[in-house]
Amino acid sequence: MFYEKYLKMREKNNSVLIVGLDSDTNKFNSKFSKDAIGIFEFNKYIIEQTNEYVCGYKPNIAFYEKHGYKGIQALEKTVEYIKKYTELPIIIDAKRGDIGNTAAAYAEAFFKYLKVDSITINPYMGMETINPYIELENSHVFVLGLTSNKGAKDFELENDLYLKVIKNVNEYNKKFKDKIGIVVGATNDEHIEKITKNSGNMVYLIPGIGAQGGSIEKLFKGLNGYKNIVINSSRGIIFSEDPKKSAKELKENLNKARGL
Ligand SMILES: O=c1ccn([C@@H]2O[C@H](COP(=O)(O)O)[C@@H](O)[C@H]2O)c(=O)[nH]1
Repeated sequence: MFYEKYLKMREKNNSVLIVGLDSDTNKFNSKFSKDAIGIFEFNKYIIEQTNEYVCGYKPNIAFYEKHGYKGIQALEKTVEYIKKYTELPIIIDAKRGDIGNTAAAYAEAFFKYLKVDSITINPYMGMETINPYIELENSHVFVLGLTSNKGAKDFELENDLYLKVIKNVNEYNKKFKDKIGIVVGATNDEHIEKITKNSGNMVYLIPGIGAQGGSIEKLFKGLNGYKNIVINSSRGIIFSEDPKKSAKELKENLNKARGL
């Protein structure tokens, strides 16, 4: 179960950092081939360098699907590797969202075949599209709440739509016992305090720190002591000169902000 695994690894590694395996071959240096084989070798290197500083990994499926079936094989091998050598939870950033039977097929792909711990989903088509995921055993989803991109203002912020989503999802989470979390963009820090008042104890998956310019200080001001968080950084770590040093530094900066 994602929630238990997350709590365990947050404690064990004393970290709320999650590294995004957005393994874009265009950004690889000459040590790694720009194909599916290179993706797995790159991920292995990043996992070896960073696993003691994180509470999980988040591969974004786009960077694997882009390479066709071989890319998916690289994702499978990455998932196997993380599971074999660590106890860290794996969230696939897939942003799925569809009617019941289609959602059920996606759910099987991620939780029965790939056997990951959580995936991201898009709630635009309504609450019933969430059911096929959370009805499965050992499943968990992060529902897009208030995203980190500029476009969040187009629909999500309009009439506080994001809050409506978060309130509904929180009711579901109570019924489905911690199988749901929400995505909350660090770049939208001015709305975070309001979110904490409507989200129960759901885990927040927080992207937007690092490459997207979100501020750790403003984020934690908004969080105002809220503890169930995982903070993602992808490009800022995996494509830095020294991923181990970057992960360690970010973990320590986040811990300072957590008051540890
Ligand atoms: O609101 C959202 C939801 C998801 N993402 C994803 O998170 C990472 C961010 O990568 P960085 O390199 O740290 O910017 C990426 O996979 C996005 O698709 C997001 O940024 N915002």
